[in-house]
Amino acid sequence: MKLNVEQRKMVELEPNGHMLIKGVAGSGKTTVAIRRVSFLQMHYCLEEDDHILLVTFNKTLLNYIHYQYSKLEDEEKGDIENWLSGDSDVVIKTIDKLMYNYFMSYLNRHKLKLQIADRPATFKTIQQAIMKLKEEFVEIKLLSPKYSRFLLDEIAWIKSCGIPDEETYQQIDRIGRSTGSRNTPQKLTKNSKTRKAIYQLKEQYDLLLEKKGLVDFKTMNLLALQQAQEVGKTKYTHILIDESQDLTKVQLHFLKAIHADKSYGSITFVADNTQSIYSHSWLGKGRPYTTIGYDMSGKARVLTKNYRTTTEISKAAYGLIEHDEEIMGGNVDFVKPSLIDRHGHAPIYRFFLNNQLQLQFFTDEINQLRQEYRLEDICIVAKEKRLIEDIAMNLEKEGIPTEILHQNKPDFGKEAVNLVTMHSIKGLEFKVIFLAHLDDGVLPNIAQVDVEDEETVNTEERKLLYVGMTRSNELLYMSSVKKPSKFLKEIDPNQLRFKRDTSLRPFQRVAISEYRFVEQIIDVNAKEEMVRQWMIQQLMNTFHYPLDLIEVEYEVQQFSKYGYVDLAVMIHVNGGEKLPYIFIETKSYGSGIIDAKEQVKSYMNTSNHVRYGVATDGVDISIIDRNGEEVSDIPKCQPHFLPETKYKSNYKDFRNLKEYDYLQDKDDLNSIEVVDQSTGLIKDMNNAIQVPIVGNVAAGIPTMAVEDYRDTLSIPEDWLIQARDTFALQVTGDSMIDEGIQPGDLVLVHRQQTANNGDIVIAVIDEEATMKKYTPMGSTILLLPANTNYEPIQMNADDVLINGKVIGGVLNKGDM
Ligand SMILES: Nc1ncnc2c1ncn2[C@@H]1O[C@H](COP(=O)(O)OP(=O)(O)OP(=O)(O)O)[C@@H](O)[C@H]1O
Repeated sequence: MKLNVEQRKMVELEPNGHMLIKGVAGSGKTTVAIRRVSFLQMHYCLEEDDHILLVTFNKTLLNYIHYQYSKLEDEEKGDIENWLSGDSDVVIKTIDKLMYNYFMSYLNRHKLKLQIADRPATFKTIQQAIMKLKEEFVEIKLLSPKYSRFLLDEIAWIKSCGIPDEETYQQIDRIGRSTGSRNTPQKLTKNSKTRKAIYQLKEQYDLLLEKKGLVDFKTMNLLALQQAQEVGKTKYTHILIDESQDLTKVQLHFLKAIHADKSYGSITFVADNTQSIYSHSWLGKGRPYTTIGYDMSGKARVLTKNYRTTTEISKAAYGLIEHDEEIMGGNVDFVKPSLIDRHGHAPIYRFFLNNQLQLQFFTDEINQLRQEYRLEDICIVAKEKRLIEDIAMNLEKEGIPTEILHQNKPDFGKEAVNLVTMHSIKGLEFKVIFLAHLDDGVLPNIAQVDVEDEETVNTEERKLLYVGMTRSNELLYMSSVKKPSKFLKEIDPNQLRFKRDTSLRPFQRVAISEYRFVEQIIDVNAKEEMVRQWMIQQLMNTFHYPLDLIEVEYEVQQFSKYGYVDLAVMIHVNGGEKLPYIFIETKSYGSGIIDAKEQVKSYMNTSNHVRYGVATDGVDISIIDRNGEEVSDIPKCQPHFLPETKYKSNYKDFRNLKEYDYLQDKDDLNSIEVVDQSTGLIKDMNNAIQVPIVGNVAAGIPTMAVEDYRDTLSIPEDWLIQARDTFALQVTGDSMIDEGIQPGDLVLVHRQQTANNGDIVIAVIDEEATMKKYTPMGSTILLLPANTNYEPIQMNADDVLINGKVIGGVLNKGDM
């Protein structure tokens, strides 16, 4: 893989304090960071104590980096191999692991024995703390065990931001807690008794934990920071922070504290705020770098090309971002993506009425995909762990091996379908991604709304879906069960497909005001009408059938009974007769298609013309051909399905013996299209000549100057010898029918007095013109008809006047 110019520049930039690499998903930020580690190691580790640190946010990503680079070609590996194996001055760690080590040193230094509290212990302790403070803050309703989750989260936030005292907490802008919506207990107004109560609760809770020999995770972070600030153990000359938008303020300060301040040292932030999915993150919320002590003016570099996903997937994913007010409102540093010209299948969206159907879909689809992809190229992603565990269990039952990518050493290379949560897939990529359970209630998760402001939850969860979508290299499936996530509505349905290898878009409700054929529909409010109207819209917009070719309640006769097909697509056969081509049976949404399939088959049997049958309930679809075989798509409308708007004749060029289709628009006979019959190529008509139609063959061509003829024939210039001397005559007799020249045809005649053997000529005998083949025989001339009913005419050469040579003819003009 060759880095692009921008990427290479970033890799090889002379280190100069701090810098920011920002870019869209898949633009190579992590790739650049890894290569930059090698560059810095080679050129800017000058002293014994120079070390480089590459920090990642989660462990899956860390292991993924190892896996990706184990796959590199030998010459690409270079020294990356060395530092990945831990055998150098480069340390590559997750932020948690790194801080945990400092926390342990802190405990040693202070001879303390503290353990990290698990979730049940934190809940129990917060409830005890609430009880202790309740009397002091009777009027604060928030101080109740039922808001434990909310309170714990607020305390965690206070610690994540490193807020040192109550006074600071009273003053601080609380992003994400501004509106106090639906289930949020109340607004956390500045300088309020509520904030006072919360802060005191935090102190009480920490005290109680300490008494139990415990600290929570965020206190562990604070102690690690303290250790880093107080004891200058190992310092890193260069620090590169991947996904830095997800780090808390305390984590960022910690990294600052372990950064060695050397003239050739550097700290590189790698970030994409559109992928900020943690509510306690600091920079991801749009806060400036100056809040952590870095001025980024002139220090930011941007990567805009998404190398990972196809244009089709990228476009659908950006649709989500465009609905994010926080990002679009300019509060968040957003990089506008540019698309690379790599195309593939549009994302597929499926809706399922129950979980079982979704599981069945995964099994069927993966079994199909197995023919093209290795199982390890496929990854199923869902918001929650329990959901991926359920899917994994089911796939195993169906004989498909799975690997849940846990934080602990996931095995990326195993011949198995990967499963991972949405948060953990950050930074990873797979050829095929299934985003499962994009359900209302799961994404966004309503339960979370009581700890966060609703808009904050929305924006975070929308980004989560964005992150998930941008993980796919080639194929992206999205599915929901029972009720779709509201975010799916933000994706333009034209960017999605109903299933693989089809142009059909997923079901969408059509507004009743846009219903078609209302005068023929008995009940516009009937449930099944929704599906029929969606199908009509699809036939018109996606498959390009004009409304004229669509019929509802198409009557068919089955023995003595009549049946009515919900939808029939008609086509004009050979431009003429209108016959049914596709029959469609629509059922009410989600009601199943078994009956509809049978029905459509039996209707198809009533007509020899129908080629395709479709049965759909908007959730499932079956498309069959005449033989009852399933096909993947509805055929698109073809030009020859439409009524004929042109007269079609044959043009025979007698000089070159070539034949052409000669098409005249019925409304404008001089609007001509000419197609070479041997090559199928359309002839350029830019230099067409208007040849006058001067009369009929019996009259011959006038010897006088010809002017102002009303009717003309458009003829390409290169078919003529000389435009000035060319005329068209209508054929009157049938003496040349064996040459394909019929009465009524038009022949093109070049005015000349001589002819060669075999030429078809207009010869004048006794002032009457006739069209024959010219054959000179000594002093006589034989004029040969091309019709066995007529005798050749033998004349003295002197008695025959050649009027002109037939150079071509517009033949079989039919009903002109
Ligand atoms: N110049 C390039 N040419 C071809 N492929 C590239 C190039 N740069 C990066 N890629 C590929 O694009 C994909 C995304 O790269 P990478 O994971 O580094 O992006 P990222 O910006 O860190 O993405 P994200 O923020 O979404 O995790 C990888 O498969 C990588 O190999």
